[in-house]
Amino acid sequence: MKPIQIAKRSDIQTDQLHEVILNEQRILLLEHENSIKAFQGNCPHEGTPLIEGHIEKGHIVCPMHHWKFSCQDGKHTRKRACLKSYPIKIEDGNIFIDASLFEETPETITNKTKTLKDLPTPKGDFIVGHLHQFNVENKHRAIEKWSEEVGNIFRVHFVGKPFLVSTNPDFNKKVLKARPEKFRRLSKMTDIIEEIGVKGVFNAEGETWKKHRKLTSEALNMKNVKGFFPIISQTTERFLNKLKRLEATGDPIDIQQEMMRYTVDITTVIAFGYPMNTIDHDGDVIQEHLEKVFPMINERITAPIPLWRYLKLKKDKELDHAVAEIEATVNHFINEAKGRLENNPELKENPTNFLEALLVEQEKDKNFSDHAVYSNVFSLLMAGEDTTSNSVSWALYYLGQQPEMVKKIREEAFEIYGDGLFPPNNETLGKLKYTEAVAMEALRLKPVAPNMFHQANEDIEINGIHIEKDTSIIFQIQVSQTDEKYFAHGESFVPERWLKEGCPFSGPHSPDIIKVFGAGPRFCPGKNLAMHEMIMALSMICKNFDVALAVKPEEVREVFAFSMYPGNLYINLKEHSYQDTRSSILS
Ligand code: HEM
Ligand code: FES
Repeated sequence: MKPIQIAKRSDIQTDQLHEVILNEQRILLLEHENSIKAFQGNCPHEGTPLIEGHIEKGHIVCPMHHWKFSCQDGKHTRKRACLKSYPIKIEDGNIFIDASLFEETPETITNKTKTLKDLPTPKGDFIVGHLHQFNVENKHRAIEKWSEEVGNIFRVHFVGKPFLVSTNPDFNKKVLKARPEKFRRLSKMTDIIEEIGVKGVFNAEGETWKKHRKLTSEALNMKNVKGFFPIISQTTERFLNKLKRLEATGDPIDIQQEMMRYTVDITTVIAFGYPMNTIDHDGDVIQEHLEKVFPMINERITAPIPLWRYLKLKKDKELDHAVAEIEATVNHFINEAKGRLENNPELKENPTNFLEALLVEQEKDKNFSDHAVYSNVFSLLMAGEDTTSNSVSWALYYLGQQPEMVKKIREEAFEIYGDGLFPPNNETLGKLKYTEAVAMEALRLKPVAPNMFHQANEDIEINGIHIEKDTSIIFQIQVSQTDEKYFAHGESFVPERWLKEGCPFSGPHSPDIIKVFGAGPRFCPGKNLAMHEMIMALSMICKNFDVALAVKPEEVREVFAFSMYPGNLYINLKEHSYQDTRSSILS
């Protein structure tokens, strides 16, 4: 244990916050009633860094929302404080803090720069390194295990190829925010996606990415997402009818598959203006092709040798076939949309879907190829489908074990939109705070994109680690999102922690740690849409049905296939009588 000096006592004035930066971390010092305290953290409410708080009656008050840390009884207080408090000691007029309390070791705090080679490494095989432990379906949990063994920033190698691995939220945030200049997505990953014929917003870099990103973000901005409500509503109604039909069979429901149909139907309307209606059609639907893509990308990312380039196995041929089918479908819609724009030039002023917007852009910018149009539509379909459906499925995994939570969602639905079968408009969606809290809690515990793959564009130092150009980086976000240090009872599903009132915990709550949608300039542009879909689906399902797991909880497993889904999740639905809810609310 090594104390490090952080300030001179004379620098601190009574009842004023004094800021010191230590190893790029902000520490706030406060002298109050003759004792000095050191704090660190973000506002628990919005994750706003606490920089300009002031003191009011002995409490630190957040400038944004007047949050009174450590106050237990004021009107705006909650029981918990998000700030970590550090013991300090004062000697000879200098203030010292215990270095071991920081995530980094005392060595890094004292600014000794490390290189990749200096980082600890978990036990591995001399030749293959850590590859055999990096099981295709369990990559995120392998990282968790290594992290428990050697700490939150370390190195591994896969048959000689080194990777820097981090579960450290501060490090991860800095990498995410330093894109696109300092870091890019891992080139091996972007090449693998390009190899299947796609170069769109997710795997483009530099200027090309900027152009694609602008179009994608505009297509998915809040104003447009609100405009998508009729699409979401019609799809929700068809989905409800489908669930009723499935319920009537009495068979357990493969809810992850059904949710995928829901999100595909919504995303295809947004992407190219046509409802694929996979909800009502079985058989050779686009969803079956889409779902072949992610698992194969996942497999290929860490394959030591690109075997598929020399010898196509059955699974490689299936992938080629799936991609060809998706391409044919998307190209069909591209041709249709081109025809529409030609016949109705006024559409060019107000394109009605993402594809039309891309084609309008193409007319303005001759460098914007047909291939770029196709790639971006493909990327949107891929990015918008699995992620959202898996997140809702995970929420249902928890709800299927907690009937009282289903009841709470139903009661909230009743209160906010009465007899309706599902939320009738955007405003209503915004009021379903408990349902939103359930969605957030599922995203926290089961982030469907738990691993992110990056690469340094240039030599750079982060948190005392010198990262050389081209260093490959993997980080895992599930470890910190479930860590007791950031979330009280971090492993438990407690939606109430997201509500202003009713949180049972007095421990930490740090929303800023949540990176399920990424962060920085490449932050998921589909977040608003995803949240709308999640709240809509969860509210509709719980309003109309009782939900119960049809398998034991431990039989449901996390399967990482680029996105992480609940394997073997089956649920039973039982249609709920409205009369029951009404009388239970009235009683
Ligand atoms: C719960 C659902 C979703 C989750 C958890 C999720 C998560 C993510 C994550 C982690 C990234 C990488 C972010 C980064 O690198 O910082 C991402 C990127 C992206 N997402 Fe989402 N996503 C979801 C839904 C959607 C939807 C519905 C759409 C669109 C229909 C979408 C479109 C995209 C696109 C286009 C990118 C690439 C952005 C870029 O590289 O600039 N996502 N998403
Ligand atoms: S930003 Fe301080 S309480 Fe919300």
